[in-house]
Amino acid sequence: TTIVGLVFQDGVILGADTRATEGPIVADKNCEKIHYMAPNIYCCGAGTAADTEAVTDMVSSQLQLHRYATGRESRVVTALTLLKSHLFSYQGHVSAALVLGGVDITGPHLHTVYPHGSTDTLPFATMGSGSLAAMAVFESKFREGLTKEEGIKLVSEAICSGIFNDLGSGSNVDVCVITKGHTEYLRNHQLPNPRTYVSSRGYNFVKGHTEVLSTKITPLKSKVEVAEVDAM
Ligand SMILES: C#CCCCC(=O)N[C@@H](Cc1ccccc1)C(=O)N[C@@H](CC(C)C)B(O)O
Repeated sequence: TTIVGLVFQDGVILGADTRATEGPIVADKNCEKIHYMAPNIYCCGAGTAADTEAVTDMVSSQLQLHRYATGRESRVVTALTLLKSHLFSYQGHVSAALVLGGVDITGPHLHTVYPHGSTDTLPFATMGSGSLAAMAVFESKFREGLTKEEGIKLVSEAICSGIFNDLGSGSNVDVCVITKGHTEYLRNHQLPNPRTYVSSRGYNFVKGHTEVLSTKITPLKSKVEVAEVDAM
């Protein structure tokens, strides 16, 4: 997995590849790794698929109940605290490595959460087996105050770095743009690895595709000629 996040001038942008593996096997070529937590909060997950799915679903439900109780928008720090305390209590046995991002009344927030429950607050972050490939892109190209278009482009480039350089990552690019009052989930924002098909009639090269260097045509033997040869 390659999952990333960055803070840009209007909020937070998250990104993820779409490959799920089982050892050397690609178990899912187009899975979703950016999870809904709240209308203004999303979370990317790397590690054991079942664990990332279960822990984000659980905290998403807890945030919904908390919104009913308070009548207020969820805060990113609330999601962060619920996630880290759960993971810490399981001493790293829940293999969920997360990039949590969102915008609330206190502004934009981006965090990483590790399986053991430690967390970091950062302007840009990467996690998963492709995180080093992605971080190379951020360390060389990130700057504060990126526009939405620049941010989406940089997130896509970082995810593509993982897709093309890490075998644990592949297929497509999912992106999620979170701003104050508006969230855009761009499922399959980029499809850089389309499946190509050989037509059912086999290869069909266009005329002239292969240069003819020389031609040798030997005429068919006439019946008389064949009779003479047989008589020899
Ligand atoms: C679908 C399906 C089966 C998924 C199995 C499954 O969790 N694969 C894991 C790798 C792994 C981990 C622990 C045990 C075995 C295999 C995986 O692909 N993780 C990616 C993220 C998740 C959310 C898709 B990524 O971190 O590479």
